[in-house]
Amino acid sequence: MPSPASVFRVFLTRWRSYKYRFVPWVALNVARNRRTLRHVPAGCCDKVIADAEVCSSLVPFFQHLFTSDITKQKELLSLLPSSTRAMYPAPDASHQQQCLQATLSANDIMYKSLGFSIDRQPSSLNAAGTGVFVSRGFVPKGALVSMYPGAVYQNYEPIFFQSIGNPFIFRCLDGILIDGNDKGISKSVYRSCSRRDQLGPLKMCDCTWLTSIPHNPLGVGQYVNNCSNERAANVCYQEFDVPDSFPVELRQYIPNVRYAHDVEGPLRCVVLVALRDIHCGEELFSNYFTLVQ
Ligand SMILES: C[S@@+](CC[C@H](N)C(=O)[O-])C[C@H]1O[C@@H](n2cnc3c(N)ncnc32)[C@H](O)[C@@H]1O
Repeated sequence: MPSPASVFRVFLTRWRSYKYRFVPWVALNVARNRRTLRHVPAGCCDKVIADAEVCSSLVPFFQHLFTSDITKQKELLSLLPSSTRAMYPAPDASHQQQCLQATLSANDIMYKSLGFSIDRQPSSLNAAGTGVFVSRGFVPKGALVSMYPGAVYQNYEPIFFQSIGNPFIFRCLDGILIDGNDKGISKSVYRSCSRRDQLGPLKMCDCTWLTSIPHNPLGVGQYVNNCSNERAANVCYQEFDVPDSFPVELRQYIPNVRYAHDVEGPLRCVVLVALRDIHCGEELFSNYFTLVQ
């Protein structure tokens, strides 16, 4: 019969090994969803697709968003090197072209560019609030399907007040936290950090995920619900550090900002990747439980 002290030690070791994605939810529900636990070997980077693939999905899609908004990007374009300007149509394109662009919503552009679009709708699960659905097209296995927006905190930065009653705090495998709450103090913090980092017309992140019509429609990953024993995960989270080479004019579509301005190194993002083909009308389910062994 093991002693209470050894039982406690085992419990403590296992608890510390949880790289819990959403703290309050995991604490309450881990026992009920034991079969859905995701096991990751210690030190493993837990990536389903390579960072280069993430970039090669994001960059052309963001270029489409940028091109469709080219008349509003005139001032920014004028500051860019001529080699970058040459990649986009002139802002004074014909009236006909501008009218065509104005009628396409960001979701239409997503559908044209990626072959699917996603939307927030009431979840198909009882009492699970809002969820994210494939609203048009088809998501092939391995495709980048969404992004987890929010302010990025290093594990030593203060997040106590933002975290009270907040189910949107995502924990990366290395302890970095992303606050994807679009309300209250979290919203104010995000807006204030984004204004701090803006250089004239050059925006370093997207703020519109805080509204009901995001400019980058991928930025709704914080609303993806957890899988269960009955509903298997069809997407998974993956950390992505934005490389220095990422085009500066496209940073305005990244739905993440650093909480502290003086943190060195690349900006942390989290993307959601399809684990299987996902069809139109299906709800996205991720796995909030990751056990690092
Ligand atoms: C990151 S949020 C997801 C968005 C949430 N559905 C909403 O409408 O705000 C996490 C919260 O969603 C709810 N949730 C997520 N998965 C669920 C599930 N499988 N069943 C019931 N509620 C769920 C829980 O309230 C959890 O704290």
